Amino acid sequence: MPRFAANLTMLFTELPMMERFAAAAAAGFQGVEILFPYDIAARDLSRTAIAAGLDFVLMNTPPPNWTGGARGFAAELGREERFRSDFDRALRFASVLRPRHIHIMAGYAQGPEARDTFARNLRWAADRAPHVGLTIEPLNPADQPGYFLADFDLAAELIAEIGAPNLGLQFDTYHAHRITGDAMAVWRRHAGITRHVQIGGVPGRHEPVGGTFDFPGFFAALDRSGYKGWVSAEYNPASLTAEGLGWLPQP
Ligand SMILES: O=C(O)C(=O)[C@@H](O)CO
Ligand SMILES: [Mg+2]
Repeated sequence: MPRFAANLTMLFTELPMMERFAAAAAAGFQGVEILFPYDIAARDLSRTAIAAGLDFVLMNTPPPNWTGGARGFAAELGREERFRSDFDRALRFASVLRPRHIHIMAGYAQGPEARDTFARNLRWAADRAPHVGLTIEPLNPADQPGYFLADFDLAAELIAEIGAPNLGLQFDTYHAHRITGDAMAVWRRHAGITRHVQIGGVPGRHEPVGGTFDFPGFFAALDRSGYKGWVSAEYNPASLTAEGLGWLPQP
């Protein structure tokens, strides 16, 4: 069975952020991720994760917080300086939090110039932080209109083209389903380059149960594929988080 992490930006939001760690550990998660941890001192987050016995699995490049700001700038021509200073800020956080991955967010741009800019910035970031795992994640255009990376094949093409050992795919069942209608087919096609998995129910983004996707079958497929990464629960709980955790296999 894979190792499961709780996305504390979306789960346990009934509690203040610092109390979500202990709640996640008590529920049986072994790790946590926070999309934009920049509002809180990295040292405090790190201490709290360690005290709860949790690994810190993933964070995103800025924007500064979940409620405000664009989802990154990496594909935006003319915003290279902003991208680079944001990335360095993420690295400063990461030097304390030690996440397994930093998700580099593409931002809002289209066309060949955006593709070139994204590739250039990814190459720069992979060279700048060769010991940090970096991911890119296609987001569905209904939720993120205009977001550059909305295509798994394009993500795979970029990862192959850049060829950096520390750059891989972030596969999210919810986005894969919304983009293609067949998340399992996306997984089969791109399992080999996937470094981080996020799960959310399809077609809604609630608990990973029922719906049109076989989650237990997917977890078994992850094991068969030799996937060694984390599986993070990234969804909007239908009611209180703890009440919807029947899907979470207990170690
Ligand atoms: O929306 C998602 O899915 C994510 O994983 C976020 O990192 C995007 O902001
Ligand atoms: Mg995701």
